[in-house]
Amino acid sequence: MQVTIKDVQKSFRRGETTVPVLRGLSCEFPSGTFNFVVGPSGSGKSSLLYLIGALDQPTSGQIEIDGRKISTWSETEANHFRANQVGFVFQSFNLMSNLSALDNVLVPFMPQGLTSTKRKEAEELLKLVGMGHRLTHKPNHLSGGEQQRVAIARALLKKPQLILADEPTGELDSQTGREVFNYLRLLAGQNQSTVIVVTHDESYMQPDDYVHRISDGRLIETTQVSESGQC
Ligand SMILES: Nc1ncnc2c1ncn2[C@@H]1O[C@H](COP(=O)(O)OP(=O)(O)OP(=O)(O)O)[C@@H](O)[C@H]1O
Repeated sequence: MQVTIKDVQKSFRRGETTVPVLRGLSCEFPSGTFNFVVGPSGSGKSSLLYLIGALDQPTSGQIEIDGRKISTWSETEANHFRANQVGFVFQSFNLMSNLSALDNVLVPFMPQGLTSTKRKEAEELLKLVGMGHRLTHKPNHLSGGEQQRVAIARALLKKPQLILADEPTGELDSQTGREVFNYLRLLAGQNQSTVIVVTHDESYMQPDDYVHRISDGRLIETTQVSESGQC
């Protein structure tokens, strides 16, 4: 899934004033690539992710998914996109405390009724992220890294063509963070998903990843990580 951002502006109202956050940002996320969005705090990274996920709308400019403008979608199309094509992985894992790890992964599929195939797939995904021995544990009996792995499995069960991750390792130590990224890459690779990660930590980057630097709501540069790990 290809994501194209064209001259996007986004402002928020704060009391009487309008605060510009994205100021004419243009950017390209090619299909099947692993992308990082980096930049100073407050530069608009999370706001950009919300717009790409059709969770919010730009003040002006266009966001295109596979060449189709989000702004022209009906509410039904936007809902379908969010529910079936995007996997959201955010810093707060948003797990339901009264449900087991397995049921948390299955939550997005509960409205349409669970099939035994889906249950099996959810189990397989949890095994793949090293959580096969924790299927029946509730979130408060899991570590932060384990909870994030459940959140990744939940996001990936629908085999999303697009994965949006906002500081997915923000609350994890570096070793656990590395494992979380390994699983994210493994699962994204299986579906050839386009991945867009907002992070402050550049140590998770690998050769061929794209790095988009934004500052003051604009794209400063896009680079590709070289074999030696340099941007
Ligand atoms: N819903 C909102 N209403 C008002 N202001 C908002 C809203 N969402 C974001 N902002 C403001 O927009 C600016 C950019 O926020 P954003 O979270 O996109 O930045 P960021 O680059 O992700 O920052 P950080 O790295 O600290 O998470 C901030 O000043 C924030 O307060």
